[in-house]
Amino acid sequence: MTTPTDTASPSPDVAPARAQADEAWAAPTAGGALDATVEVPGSKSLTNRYLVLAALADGPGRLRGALRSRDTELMARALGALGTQLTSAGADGDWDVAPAPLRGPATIDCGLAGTVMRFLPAVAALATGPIAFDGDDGARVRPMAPVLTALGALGVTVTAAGEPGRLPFTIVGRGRVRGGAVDVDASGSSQFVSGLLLAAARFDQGLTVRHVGSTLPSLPHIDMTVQVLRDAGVEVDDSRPAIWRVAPGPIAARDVRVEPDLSNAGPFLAAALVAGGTVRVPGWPTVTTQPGALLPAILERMGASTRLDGDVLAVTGTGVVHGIDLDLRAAGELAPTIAALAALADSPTRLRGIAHLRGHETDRLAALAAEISRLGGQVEQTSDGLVITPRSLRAGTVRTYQDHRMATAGALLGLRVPGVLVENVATTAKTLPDFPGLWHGMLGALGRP
Ligand SMILES: O=C(O)C1=C[C@@H](OP(=O)(O)O)[C@@H](O)[C@H](O)C1
Ligand SMILES: C=C(OP(=O)(O)O)C(=O)O
Repeated sequence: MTTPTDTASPSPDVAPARAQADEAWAAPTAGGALDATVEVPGSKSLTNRYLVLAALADGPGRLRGALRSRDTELMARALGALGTQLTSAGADGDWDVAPAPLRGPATIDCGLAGTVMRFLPAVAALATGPIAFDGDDGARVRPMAPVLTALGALGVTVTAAGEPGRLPFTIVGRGRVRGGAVDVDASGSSQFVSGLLLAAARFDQGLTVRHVGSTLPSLPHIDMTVQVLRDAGVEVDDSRPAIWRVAPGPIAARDVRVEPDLSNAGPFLAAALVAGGTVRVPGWPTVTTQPGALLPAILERMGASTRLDGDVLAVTGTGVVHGIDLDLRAAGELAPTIAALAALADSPTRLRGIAHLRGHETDRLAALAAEISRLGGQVEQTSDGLVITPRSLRAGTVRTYQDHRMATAGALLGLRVPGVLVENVATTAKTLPDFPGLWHGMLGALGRP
């Protein structure tokens, strides 16, 4: 069956998941060692890159096994509002994408999705007409200025509708962007670089982006951008550190299969350390740019043994978790999972290199410190991370701040600590369509309310 993506009216898929006190989810404790296989849906980061490239491509393309979650539905809806035709096909999350001339006027709801708010301004600049961007309340405080300043320097008209350098704003597209070269401070988010590179092949002169900030987070995500561009026939030179050159030229239409989301696999794999036993994730790629590829090595340092059998990653734990001293600069989106594990460990943990998490879905350093402390843990915020000293934890409600990874971190704590409630677990729909179902499925008969 093929159904057109409805771009006209908001659907429950893209509405923010609202917190209500009576909705708190009772995180199940694990009543024994796990023995589970968890099918993790497609990667958010790859799905949203492939969608953007498909909309800018030289013909119709297909995404197979795409993630269908709030962030990716928002991306699809936004591209649809700009004129791209998206149809969903089959039961496997496939999307057929037919590019069309990009045009405004249009309104783009970014929700809380960094990939939508940072990847689409450069695409909007290639459209004709005014494109108004806005998002959730929480999105209005996420950093945007480096992308908007860079576009301004390239001659694109950006009009602030609120505080400059934040959502909401309007891009007045002229149907083309000159391109050339631009400096960007991406110390707040790698997405500032990715968002410029993804559209750059369609700029008249292509684009050279030079990162000028003190630190560069999430380099694997920039490598992912470079890789998907190259896979689509775009010439990218990344031979100099922190400089990327995208040559002007066509973006090839493709039929691609999306890898499972390895970062979303994190809480499930980590559950094996907390509860003991084995959790397997099929579809684990041997070669990938996803930062979640770092998980097996990290989990081993924290006490797991891991094994890749074909494409099935198996993580086995004993229930004993060790603390770790870890620079997570390359993979900040793993931090909530690692922090939850750390709170259950037998020795202290120091997480470094993740100051930019203060601009994620919420200030994740503050949120993790507050919520682990609320359960009786000891967490100190540092200038670029957290120091977590394990303490005996008690029942309580984990607040989630509209942050999907705070909710999955709460679930992980609840595996060990009886009486943990997770506020607004529905917020996990940002990147996982049915987190509670998958979690209960993993536990099976071992899950105790
Ligand atoms: O490009 C991407 O798909 C992402 C880049 C990273 O952003 P930051 O560099 O802001 O951490 C990551 O945390 C986010 O979940 C997804
Ligand atoms: C930081 C994240 O998301 P976003 O793409 O909205 O930045 C995340 O998923 O951890």
